[in-house]
Amino acid sequence: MTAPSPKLDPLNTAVLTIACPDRGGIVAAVSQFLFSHGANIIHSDQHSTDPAGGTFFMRMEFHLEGLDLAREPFERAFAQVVAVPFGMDWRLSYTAQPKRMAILVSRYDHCFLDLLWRIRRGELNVDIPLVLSNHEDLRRDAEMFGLPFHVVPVTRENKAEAEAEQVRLLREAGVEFAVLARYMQILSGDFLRAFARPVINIHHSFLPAFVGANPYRAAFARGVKLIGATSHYVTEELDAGPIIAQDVIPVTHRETPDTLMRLGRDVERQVLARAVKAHVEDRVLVQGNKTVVF
Ligand SMILES: Nc1nc2c(c(=O)[nH]1)N[C@@H](CN(C=O)c1ccc(C(=O)N[C@@H](CCC(=O)O)C(=O)O)cc1)CN2
Repeated sequence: MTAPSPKLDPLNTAVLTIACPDRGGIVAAVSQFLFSHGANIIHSDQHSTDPAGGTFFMRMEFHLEGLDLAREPFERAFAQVVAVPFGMDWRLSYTAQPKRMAILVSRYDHCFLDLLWRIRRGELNVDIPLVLSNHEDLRRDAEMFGLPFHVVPVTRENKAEAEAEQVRLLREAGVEFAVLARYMQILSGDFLRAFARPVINIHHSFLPAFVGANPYRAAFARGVKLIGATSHYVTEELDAGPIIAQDVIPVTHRETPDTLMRLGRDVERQVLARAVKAHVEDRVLVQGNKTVVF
């Protein structure tokens, strides 16, 4: 009669993500290394863009209970034994450390409140050190959830100074990534380079259709039979970053731009939440302007 395995804490896991030139033996080398150090693998996903010489992507989640090394020596050993020989770009994240996520908002509340509700329900393993906005409208909502709310007004004239203040607040708070929850200002390249961390946006159309600020009006004018939403990483080029999640819903000739906006709100919320969850769980790997989402 074997003793039952000790109850494993679902929060005591780590996620290893890897990208490297494809070749034989990668999965064997990684799993052998983890096994040899007492790690109990619970999820493993991999994708090769071209087994004949493309890029190999992998995501492995494992329990830490049986690990024979502390984190730093474990990571050093992995680098020496596996990562360097295989030329890996890799990252280890620990489920017990919630990612620090900032939310940027303007006046729309649906994506913002949806994220806060999901965090309250325990669906997203994040901490929110601050909310940034260019308007006062959502202050009470943020404070109802006990979140610091900073307003930095943005105009064409003060954009550089405003963005510098935004970056200062984000860096000071140790933010690891930011989410634009219908934040309606275009982030400059200077902002993105200074913040130098992932920014996730929700665009209210099924990209690449209808980029820009008013996609529902453009969709109405085009007479579309589907509207959608796209969540993507933000790049300097507007609405052109690597896509993380998308979805669509059917519409008919009876809709108006306003009813399209109302119908669109539900799909925007769901797509953004799906994208944020994938990012938080280290399921998204980026290659160029595309993603692999495990
Ligand atoms: N560098 C980027 N910044 C932003 C992106 C992006 O992809 N790259 N996405 C936008 C969100 N967005 C569409 O989804 C969007 C928001 C705002 C505008 C726009 O033209 N804004 C005007 C000001 C409008 C206002 O003051 O109400 C502007 O910035 O001049 C276009 C698209 C978020 N940022």
